[in-house]
Amino acid sequence: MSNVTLTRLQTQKPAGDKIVMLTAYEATLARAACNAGVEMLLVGDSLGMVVQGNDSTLPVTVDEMAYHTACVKRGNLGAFLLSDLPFMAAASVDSGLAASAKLMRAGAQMVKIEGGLSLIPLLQRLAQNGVPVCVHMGLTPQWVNLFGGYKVQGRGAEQAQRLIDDAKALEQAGAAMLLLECVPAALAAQITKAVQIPVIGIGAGAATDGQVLVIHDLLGLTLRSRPPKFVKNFMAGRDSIEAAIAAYVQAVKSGEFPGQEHEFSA
Ligand SMILES: Nc1nc(=O)c2c([nH]1)NC[C@@H]1CN(c3ccc(C(=O)N[C@@H](CCC(=O)O)C(=O)O)cc3)CN21
Ligand SMILES: CC(C)C(=O)C(=O)O
Ligand SMILES: [Mg+2]
Repeated sequence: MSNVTLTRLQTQKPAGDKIVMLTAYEATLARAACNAGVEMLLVGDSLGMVVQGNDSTLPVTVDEMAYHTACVKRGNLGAFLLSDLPFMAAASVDSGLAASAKLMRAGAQMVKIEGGLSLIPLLQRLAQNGVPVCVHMGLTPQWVNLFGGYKVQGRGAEQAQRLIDDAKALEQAGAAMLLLECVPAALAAQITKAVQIPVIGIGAGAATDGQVLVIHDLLGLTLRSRPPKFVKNFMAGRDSIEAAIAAYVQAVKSGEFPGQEHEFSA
């Protein structure tokens, strides 16, 4: 299996030991990430932006996710592999099950799905069939057209309480992990305390059980004029991709990344 075992993921939060996750879309960089100490590889639908050059993740298909998952699987050396269900794949329980089956057959060990309470029926069916699920909450990029941009979520008491309640209910329904994107750091800390399952953060402050970044961001590569606030270029001052990824691993493990300059306030 993997260095990060499902047992560890499901039974306990890591004791002071932050989980380090990084996106991967192909074999060679997946191997570099493993060599640098990354514990979990995410085949993110962000590939629609950084690999395909779209301005959102919406064009990505299940077959494309399965193709990149298979590529990453071949380069993987013991990291825990999870893949995103792309836009609309979870629109019905049946389509969510079919898409998850494709990703798991391609090599994923867990699927990540954007959403909230409405995912519970799908979540339960997946768990009953041996598929661990990570629920991606907060800024869910597949909702960009409803949000009106990539904006911080969970600001204001009502929105914050709803995220806390949803996180607890999703844990209760069988979610194996949560991912919080672009929420105030204090809210992410509250949610992380409120559940037993691991919580991974991106733009969610330092208190979550682990961190994730898009590999291109870590390497200082961007198609946009300005990278998101939560991004740090770990390539700066280093002379290899592997050294940059290793610096990210080290910075997450030591608690040095993310810093206050990378987080959002309520
Ligand atoms: N390269 C890359 N990195 C990512 O982290 C990423 C992708 N692509 N594609 C899919 C989504 C889109 N993401 C994004 C994109 C932009 C912001 C952004 O610019 N956010 C503003 C916050 C605005 C506010 O204050 O509400 C920022 O200043 O960081 C955030 C997440 C995260 N994901
Ligand atoms: C940014 C992470 C969390 C993601 O969902 C992706 O890369 O698609
Ligand atoms: Mg994604």
